[in-house]
Amino acid sequence: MNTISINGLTKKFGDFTAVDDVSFHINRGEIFGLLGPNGAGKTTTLKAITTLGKPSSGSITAFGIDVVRSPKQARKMFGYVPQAVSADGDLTGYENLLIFAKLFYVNKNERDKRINNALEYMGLSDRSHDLVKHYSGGMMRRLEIAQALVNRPKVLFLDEPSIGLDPSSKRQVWKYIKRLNEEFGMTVVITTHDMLEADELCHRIAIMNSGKIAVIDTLFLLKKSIGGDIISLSLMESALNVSIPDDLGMIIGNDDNRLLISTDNAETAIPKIIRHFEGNGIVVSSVTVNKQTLDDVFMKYAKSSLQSQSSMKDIRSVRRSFVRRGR
Ligand SMILES: Nc1ncnc2c1ncn2[C@@H]1O[C@H](COP(=O)(O)OP(=O)(O)OP(=O)(O)O)[C@@H](O)[C@H]1O
Repeated sequence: MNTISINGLTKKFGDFTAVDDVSFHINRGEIFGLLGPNGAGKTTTLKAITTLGKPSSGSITAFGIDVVRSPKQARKMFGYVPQAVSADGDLTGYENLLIFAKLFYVNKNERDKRINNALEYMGLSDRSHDLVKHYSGGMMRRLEIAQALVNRPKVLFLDEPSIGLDPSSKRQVWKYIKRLNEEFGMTVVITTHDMLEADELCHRIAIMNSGKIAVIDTLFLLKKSIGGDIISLSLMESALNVSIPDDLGMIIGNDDNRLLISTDNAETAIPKIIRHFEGNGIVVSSVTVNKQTLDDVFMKYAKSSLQSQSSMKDIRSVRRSFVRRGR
């Protein structure tokens, strides 16, 4: 079932069209990723959906509510974690959440319970009365997610959830995001430049480019769309005249005793292919696999140098965090 439907969304800044007639939907209970190079229109799209930016045209509905016409009602269902650090370093974790609880008009009698639940859920209870400027980057990110949870949102939006974090803090943040989705069935929408993050978290992704959606699908089908996995086999005899059943894949090259097979899923195909050759008295001496990655998908659809953009953004984000934390 659709949680959010976006139809013909367009956002112009003066003469410039940042988001150009975009239509897609987000399913209930999925983790949906918006990917794309810098300036593709991801944040602008996210801001329009979360009522933080008014569309120039188009419609957005969430659980049947018109987001553009009834932003207050829509906001009650959403939690939003922005890209830049938003927590106040000179307040404690608890105090930061209290501000959010007040902003979201959480009933006075409910506030303490909701704040403590959110802090506990994000693994921050034991540091809740420490000043946030003493938190690590990963803790700060988890606090910001906790802030968004005070609202008990149906949909959680995260703009680049793990940017600037070290690999182990990233994995921790991912673990909490997955738990929210799996334990509460919370719908999660993220924007990211991190292909590993998208691969790890997302059920479906949309790749944006120049304000348009270049492609949208499940990770599995997107990887399949660019050609699937390639299995390379070395045989103990000539590979020139061998064949395999169609359901195991397609032979795309043979060279003396080396065979190249294209298949949807190498992990499940390899044992069957080996059994097939063994059954025909052909010995397989080695197997290597070249799996299609989300990077390959991104490069095909976004046609952009991901590496350089992502490192530039990391530098910007770390600099922002330092300024914000006053170190
Ligand atoms: N308030 C604004 N005024 C003018 N132009 C804007 C404004 N906000 C965004 N833009 C432009 O709209 C385009 C899309 O920006 P947006 O931030 O949505 O891209 P993005 O895909 O989120 O990029 P990034 O990955 O760098 O965050 C960019 O060219 C940006 O410069």
